[in-house]
Amino acid sequence: MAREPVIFIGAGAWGTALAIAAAQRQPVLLWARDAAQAAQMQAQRVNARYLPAAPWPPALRAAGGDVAALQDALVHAELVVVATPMAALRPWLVWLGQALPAARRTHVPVAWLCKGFERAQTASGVGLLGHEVAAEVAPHLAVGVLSGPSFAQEVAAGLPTALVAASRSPVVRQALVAAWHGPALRLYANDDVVGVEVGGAVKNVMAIATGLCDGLALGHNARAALITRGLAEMTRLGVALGARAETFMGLSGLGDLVLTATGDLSRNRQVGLMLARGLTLAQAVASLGHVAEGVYSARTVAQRARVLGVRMPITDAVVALLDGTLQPREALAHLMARDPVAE
Ligand SMILES: NC(=O)c1ccc[n+]([C@@H]2O[C@H](COP(=O)([O-])OP(=O)(O)OC[C@H]3O[C@@H](n4cnc5c(N)ncnc54)[C@H](O)[C@@H]3O)[C@@H](O)[C@H]2O)c1
Ligand SMILES: O=P(O)(O)OC[C@H](O)CO
Repeated sequence: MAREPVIFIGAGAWGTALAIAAAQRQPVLLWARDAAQAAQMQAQRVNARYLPAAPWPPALRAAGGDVAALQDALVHAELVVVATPMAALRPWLVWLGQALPAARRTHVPVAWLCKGFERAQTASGVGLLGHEVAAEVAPHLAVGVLSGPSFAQEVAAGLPTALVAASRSPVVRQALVAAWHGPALRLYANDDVVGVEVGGAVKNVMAIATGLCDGLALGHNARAALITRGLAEMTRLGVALGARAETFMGLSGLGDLVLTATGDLSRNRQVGLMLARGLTLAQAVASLGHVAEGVYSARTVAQRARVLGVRMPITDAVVALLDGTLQPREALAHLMARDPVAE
């Protein structure tokens, strides 16, 4: 039986790209929930559905469908990466909290790649960030998050990329750095998990706004204004949630905001561009074939901001756009019509 020390749960674009990168130095198991997709990937040595241009190294193995087999593989795991959309993080953390062997549960690092807030579970409840979900459902796990400006296709092509490994545990930060840091991928450790997660979630909402702005051909001045004011919104929310302000000037804040708001590989930016062209939200989401987390996080970002008394007018405009209460041009006009405030 194979004994891979690194296990990825979820075989989309980003999980596959980072699994390929990790498999340059140690055996990696990429587990897909769809058994047929796993079998196809294993036979073809490529993820044809989610990352077709990236051939697999020999040390990467695919498996899927069977959770019992995944549980067996955990016996030898030294690092577990949850590579699903945010919506699936909670159930997987619940499962890992039980499924990891009892003797190893508190020290095998469990990291996630998701960038978002959960959708609120109830009308009155608030949606959570990944580390808040972990604290709620599996507080005994040793957890962390990978973030930073990184398109899967570029990482898979071996292009230079800098990531952030965030955790309150120095052991987890070190394990994440050791798994990937090398000539193509540079990893920076950060203990400000709140700041790193808020940056990763809010930049997706801002990328929808910037895509909309560019799709309506409103010009470079407007784009620069949205990015800058978006950074201000992100920082205000993060600081109110306990983050350090300087984290937002780093890779997981400004860095990822600039990449996602301006790079056409961004699925969130593409949602904004498509809405500007007159597609409905359902059409835009369906045509992507990949998750655009900003669509699901925007309402929660606005909700968390409201609870904390934080002003987030761009986020509010994106929520109104996604809800269909404002049309694209109205959403941007709404922003420009606000009363003057100090910068
Ligand atoms: N693609 C990127 O460049 C990139 C970069 C950095 C971060 N991220 C973040 O990583 C996360 C995943 O993004 P992606 O690009 O891989 O998405 P994707 O849409 O390409 O793939 C998502 C994958 O998750 C799987 N999945 C969904 N629910 C699942 C569940 N309950 N159990 C197991 N698998 C499940 C899907 O089958 C699919 O394979 C997102 O939160 C995204 O914001 C993506
Ligand atoms: O394609 P997006 O918009 O999900 O962005 C991907 C990454 O998060 C960019 O860092």
